[in-house]
Amino acid sequence: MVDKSIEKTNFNKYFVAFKETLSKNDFIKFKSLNNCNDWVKWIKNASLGGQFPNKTTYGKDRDEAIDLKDKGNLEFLKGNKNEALNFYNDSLLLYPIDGDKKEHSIIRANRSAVLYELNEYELALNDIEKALEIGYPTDLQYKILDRKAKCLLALKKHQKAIKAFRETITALDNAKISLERRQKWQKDIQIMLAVMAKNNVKDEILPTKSNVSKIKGKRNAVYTSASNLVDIKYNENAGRYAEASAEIPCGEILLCEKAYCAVLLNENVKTHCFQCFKRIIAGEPCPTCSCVKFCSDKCKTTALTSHHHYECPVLETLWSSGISVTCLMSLRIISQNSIDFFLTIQNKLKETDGMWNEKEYNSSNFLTIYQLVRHEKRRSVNDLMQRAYMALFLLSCLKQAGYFSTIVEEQAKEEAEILIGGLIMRFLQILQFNAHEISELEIKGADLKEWKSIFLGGGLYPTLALFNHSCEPAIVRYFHGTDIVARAVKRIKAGEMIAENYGPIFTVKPRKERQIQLSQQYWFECSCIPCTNNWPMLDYMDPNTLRFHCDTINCNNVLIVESDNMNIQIPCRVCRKQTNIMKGLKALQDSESLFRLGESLMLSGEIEKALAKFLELYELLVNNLVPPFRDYYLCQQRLRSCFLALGNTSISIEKLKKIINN
Ligand SMILES: C[S@@+](CC[C@H](N)C(=O)[O-])C[C@H]1O[C@@H](n2cnc3c(N)ncnc32)[C@H](O)[C@@H]1O
Repeated sequence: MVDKSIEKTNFNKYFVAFKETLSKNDFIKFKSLNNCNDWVKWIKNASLGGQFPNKTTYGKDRDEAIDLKDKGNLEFLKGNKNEALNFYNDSLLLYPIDGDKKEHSIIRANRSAVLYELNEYELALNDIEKALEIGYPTDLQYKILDRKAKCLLALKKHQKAIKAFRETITALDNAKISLERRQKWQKDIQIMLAVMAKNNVKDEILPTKSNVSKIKGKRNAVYTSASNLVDIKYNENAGRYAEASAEIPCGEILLCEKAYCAVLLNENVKTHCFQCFKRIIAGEPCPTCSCVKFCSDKCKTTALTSHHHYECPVLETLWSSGISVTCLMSLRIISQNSIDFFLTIQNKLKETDGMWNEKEYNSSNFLTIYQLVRHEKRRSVNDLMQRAYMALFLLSCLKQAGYFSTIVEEQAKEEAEILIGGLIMRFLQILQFNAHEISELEIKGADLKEWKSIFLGGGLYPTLALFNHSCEPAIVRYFHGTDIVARAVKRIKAGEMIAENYGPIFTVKPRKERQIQLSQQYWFECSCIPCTNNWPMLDYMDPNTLRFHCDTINCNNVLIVESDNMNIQIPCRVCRKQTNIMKGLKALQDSESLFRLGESLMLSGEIEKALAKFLELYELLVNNLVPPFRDYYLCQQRLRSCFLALGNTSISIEKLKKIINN
């Protein structure tokens, strides 16, 4: 879960300065209020509307773009393909779309050349089409049409390639090259076409392997992002939480959910799509700002028609204020909906405040996320004031971006601003407890210790936000873009809580630290089994003891056996019967080799096969021994790495295989 609170941001200094202007009476007045709209209204008046730093978002710069293109050309000539690509990418980001089309098309065409060299044929084709669309010079078109044909050939789209070769022959008529060169080029293409005709080449459909995780069985009838193995329950102490409706095997996919909103961290905007978080090789720039790019036209259009047209003019103001991703998410929840939408639902919001209606549950519905837990009654005056002040800042950004521009009448505008300010303040509370980190597995090479999960941005997942924590979590989260997948990392008994992982887990953090973190960040006292029984951390688990089940039915005692023990019959101190551990010992003989096999499969990029081995190992361990024990958690760690490798990764598994095989 995301853990950066407002207090830790640079923005806090403005709040501290504002607080110093307040009298004791002001605090008393603020405390006497009891809803977000009133708190924001009060702060707005007390701060005289709020004076916040305001930066102009970086726009386009033609000269700089041309300079970058030239640098790209130099690198390309030197054979530095990746460097050239970076320059062309930056150049396109900076180039004004209303600038000289010819120059623009040349940057696209040059990028297509480097993409072709990097075997990124689809991306190269996209740049070629765009270069042609925006007016690539007629006398040069033969070059990119020829490249287009070669890309299509590489993609085994032979019929289209033939068409593109023919177009190249025609385009050569306009080429400003010597007659001799033109004729030679045309002849080469004719030969190529003749060979293709002779061999009767047919289009091939290259396999596109979809590795997107899906729920296998039925879905929960209400919480449709979850499997029907998941029940959502409620109790006074723990609030809503997830529970297993039947026994869940380790590895089961329990939830696949779209983010209600997802915000990319600004440090990742150069490398990832601002909308879907996919890694970008050659992005589509925002037409207005030079801050963000997208993996495709589809993502660009979605972002622009949804939220980015409001965020684009104020991105620099937002980023330079240093506010956390949860603050940006509060803004996004507003900016991705129109002011008219909020004006229409405002009465419904008032009527349903605090009411959790399962019948109306819908993870893409604003009314659902509006009801997520926020512990407002337990908040201090300082906390509420800080959030109201932050809401005012975010509100000022929306105003600056023209969010309220459709409202003409002053009084109506004022009321709409307070409505939105109040909602932002509410989400600043909600996201403190409910936001998730969206991550990617950074694969650096063939050393598993170097595989790390890195933070790309924050997301809100309405159903997963209903899961409570245990320091021995039952699930692992991974992502396809911004879609989340939660998968069982242990066998979960029917009726057992399906525990989330809020960060501190018992294998790596001592109980005291976990309890402090959970109570400060999530405001509950953890009473999970590892906390209650003070389970040892992984490093303190004795590798020389085995924890066997007592065989007697209904005796839940654990038999602790030293690894050098010579007895096969182990007496139970509780039921006084003997358990023969021979069968268990025999079964466990294979565990070491299964672990090694799983690791070597992982390192050769065979993730699904590795996962199958670790699941086999998990079953073997859990059928014979009782956690907590070291091998069980080492196996879970590898299961986690396999799950993560099935989601967002810094390099594709195909690339990993190539790195390893070279
Ligand atoms: C993401 S929400 C989980 C769903 C929440 N229980 C609800 O009713 O919406 C996080 C909040 O759930 C509660 N919570 C989570 N884990 C808990 C646990 N193990 N015991 C008690 N409360 C817990 C805390 O109030 C925490 O702030």
